[in-house]
Amino acid sequence: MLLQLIFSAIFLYYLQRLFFYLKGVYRKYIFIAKIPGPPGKFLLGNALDIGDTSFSFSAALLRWADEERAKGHNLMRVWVGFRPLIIPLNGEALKPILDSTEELTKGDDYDLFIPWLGLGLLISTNGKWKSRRRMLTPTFHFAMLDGYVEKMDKHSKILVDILHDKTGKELDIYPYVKRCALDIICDTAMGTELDAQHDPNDPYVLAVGEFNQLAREQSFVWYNWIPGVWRFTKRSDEVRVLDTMTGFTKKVIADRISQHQSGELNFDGDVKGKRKAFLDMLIEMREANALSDEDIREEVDTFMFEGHDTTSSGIAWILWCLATNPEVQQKACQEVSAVFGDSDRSITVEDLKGMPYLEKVIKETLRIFPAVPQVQRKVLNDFKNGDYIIPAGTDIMITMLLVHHNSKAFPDHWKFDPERFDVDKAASRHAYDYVPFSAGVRNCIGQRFALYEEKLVVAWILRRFSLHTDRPMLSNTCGAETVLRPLLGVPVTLRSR
Ligand code: HEM
Repeated sequence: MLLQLIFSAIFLYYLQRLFFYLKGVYRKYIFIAKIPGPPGKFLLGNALDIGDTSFSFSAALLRWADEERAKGHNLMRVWVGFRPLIIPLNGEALKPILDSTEELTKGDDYDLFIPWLGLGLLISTNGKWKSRRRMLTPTFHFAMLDGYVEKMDKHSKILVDILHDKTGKELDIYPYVKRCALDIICDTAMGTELDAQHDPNDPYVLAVGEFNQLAREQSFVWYNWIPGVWRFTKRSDEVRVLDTMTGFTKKVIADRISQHQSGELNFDGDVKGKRKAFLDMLIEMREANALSDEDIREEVDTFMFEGHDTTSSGIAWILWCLATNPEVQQKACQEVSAVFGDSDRSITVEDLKGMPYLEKVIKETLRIFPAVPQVQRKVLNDFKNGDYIIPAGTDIMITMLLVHHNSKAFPDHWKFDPERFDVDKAASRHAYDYVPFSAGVRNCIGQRFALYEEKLVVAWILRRFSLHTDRPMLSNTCGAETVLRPLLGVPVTLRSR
């Protein structure tokens, strides 16, 4: 009898939990069903149209966004199986989301990066994020950028010297740019010369490439979503790659700390001709007990990750747009020649504050092909957006790729037209119609660094080479992964100037 009572109580308890769970699901479904979006299939939602590559995913999203905007909608809903994604389609719908500081947190997809980046600036939330952001903002101050630019210049010169032997035949320039960006971030973030450009088989360089490949498989290959599959098939590779990456940064940090302690490195007034790296500032914060060794590791790895994949995708797309738009390339090249002539001198911060046409080329590239194509937020409390309620627990996918292809803000939106960024034209758009670096409190802390790096590397390439291809710009379709990937890479022929 007692046993019967216990079983009945347990049964009722679970029945009640199931009831509340289903009630929550039903409530969520009712709100989401009101949000417009492409019709889905039973159980699968829109998964079949999305396909299993980032390229089919991006193509489907772009098509649906055009259809929904044509019906006058600002917000769209897509079902990936049982998982609804809510997607703002223009600046007006995006603004309340990016400006919110209370109702939203980072989405579930960031969890993929926690084993590598820990709860560093990109992933942390609330109080931890606020204090870290305050602490790290000065590391991107103008005075620091001067030192970073010297390092960018050094590694860009190496890039153009390497490319000098590759002229006259088609090559995919993307991997070269990527290794240059990796050398730049390693030197600026950690004060360490990785020299990936001369040693592409360095274990750290290979591990970064392998991690990106694993992240792609985990996100886009559907059977990896089945609980347990990843753990049994790929987890050991992931652990090996993570060990290589974090092992490398831990060693660099430990060496640098001991150099600080022994007095070998002393940056008061830039002694010994050395420039402070990002890591040196973190070590100074450690000395003031503001950061632990693991805190430093998280932030260094966050900057290593955020600071090279993004800029290399950005530069790759700029080079592609220049090669496929020769008249734009010629104008940019004339501007660069007017600044540097035939000299081989270094590029300085002062130079980077100029070259306004090249800047517009960079902005237009980041519009058509945003290097970070999407970010994610999770709704903590029901969130009103226009006429709709986005229920608590739902993921919002902020897709720069879609927002930037809104023909109301950018007529003829697939046309490459740097003049769109003339000051008077930009002023007539909604401020959030163009958000390559996101906006609001959680915008990109490294955006000035990124724009300097992109301008500097591209200026060096234009000083030395012209870029050619017979293919049209849009033959290279884009895949929205962690960064925006060109299907064909960047296949161009370089000719020496
Ligand atoms: C073209 C290059 C870049 C683009 C397009 C870009 C874009 C973005 C975007 C869209 C975000 C918001 C992420 C989110 O909300 O989840 C972000 C955040 C961030 N970016 Fe960048 N980024 C670039 C380069 C860089 C560089 C060079 C660095 C560092 C050196 C950097 C460091 C960061 C960090 C640490 C965050 C997190 C900021 C926070 O949450 O407070 N980024 N970036």
